[in-house]
Amino acid sequence: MTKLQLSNVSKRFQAVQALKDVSLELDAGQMLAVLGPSGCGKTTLLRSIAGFEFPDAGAISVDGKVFMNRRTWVRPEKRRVGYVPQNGVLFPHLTVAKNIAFGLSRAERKSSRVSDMLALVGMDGLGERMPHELSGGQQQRVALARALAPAPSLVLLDEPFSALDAGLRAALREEVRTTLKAIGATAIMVTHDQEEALSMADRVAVMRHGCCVQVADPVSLYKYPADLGVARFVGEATLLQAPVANGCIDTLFGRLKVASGCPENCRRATIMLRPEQFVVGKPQGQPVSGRVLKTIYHGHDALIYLRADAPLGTEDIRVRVMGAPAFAPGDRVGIAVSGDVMAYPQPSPEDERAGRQERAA
Ligand SMILES: Nc1ncnc2c1ncn2[C@@H]1O[C@H](COP(=O)(O)OP(=O)(O)OP(=O)(O)O)[C@@H](O)[C@H]1O
Repeated sequence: MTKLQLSNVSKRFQAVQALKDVSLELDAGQMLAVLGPSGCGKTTLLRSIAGFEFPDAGAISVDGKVFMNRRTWVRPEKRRVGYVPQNGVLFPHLTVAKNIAFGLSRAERKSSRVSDMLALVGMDGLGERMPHELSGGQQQRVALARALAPAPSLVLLDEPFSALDAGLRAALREEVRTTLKAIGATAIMVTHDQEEALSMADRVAVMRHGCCVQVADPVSLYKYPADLGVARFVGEATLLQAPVANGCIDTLFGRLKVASGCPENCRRATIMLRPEQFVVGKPQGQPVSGRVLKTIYHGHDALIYLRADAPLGTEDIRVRVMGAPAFAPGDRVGIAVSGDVMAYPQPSPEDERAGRQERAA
């Protein structure tokens, strides 16, 4: 069932077009991550859904109930939307329990709701603490509990983990995801961290200059980005220039098939390869040979930077391998490619000029 529907929502602040014709749909119980660079309109989108911003145009409805359109405007407090602003922000003069009880009716305060919420976010017994007596992660959990306490129909989280260190961030991500799934909440989370978006969400919306440029499940978004900007934003990408003919490109790696949906024929195309698509081994018998420039170890995997001996019409190649890299800088290796590749027509100089003018506007 469609939970949230946005149609052509636009919002301008003086000269800045913060949202431009944003359309989105989200099913009940799903989590949508809104991903994009700073200033692309993520918070404005969330605030528009919560009712803290008044869009200039478009329509927003939840569970089929119109929140806003040309004729209707539902006040924020009537929307039953739980909002966790950036960095949580608790009321500093209230205990944890009173923070959580803040938006509840008198009857709800007398019920077990507050202690249920404390248990839900793993903070049993800490209701009488003051916010300054909590760690950053605990404060975020209380902010989440406060947003969930009135049983909202939709939960909005604005960069909920941005103030936390890497370890706590990873742990809390998992806890929040589990908590939201446990109560079947529909949620939207703003982030500018692609790993966070891909690992937590059922669907990801990528925004750029106020526009929603792609909405997809994490796997499709990573494998089949709508354009080169999205490709580079959601992960490492190696690019080559090559013509596409009959759905294939001929490269030093051999004949590669372009993914479905890409142009079958295109004289000037940019080909995008993910680090997982390269296979590195001994130089013998491989279509392309090269030299290891450097390796970056991430614990669970590693990135190897390679330079091919023959010019490939590309920058240095980045290859992802599981665990520690078996190669060191200076080693000679063979490089092959597996799987379909994405091909994007290169914009003509006129297209690029038009794009620049549109962004400036
Ligand atoms: N109240 C406001 N008045 C004027 N301009 C605003 C206002 N709120 C947002 N903007 C502008 O609208 C654009 C989108 O802002 P928004 O906060 O939605 O971006 P964001 O993607 O959430 O950024 P960040 O990741 O840095 O939080 C920015 O250019 C911002 O400066």
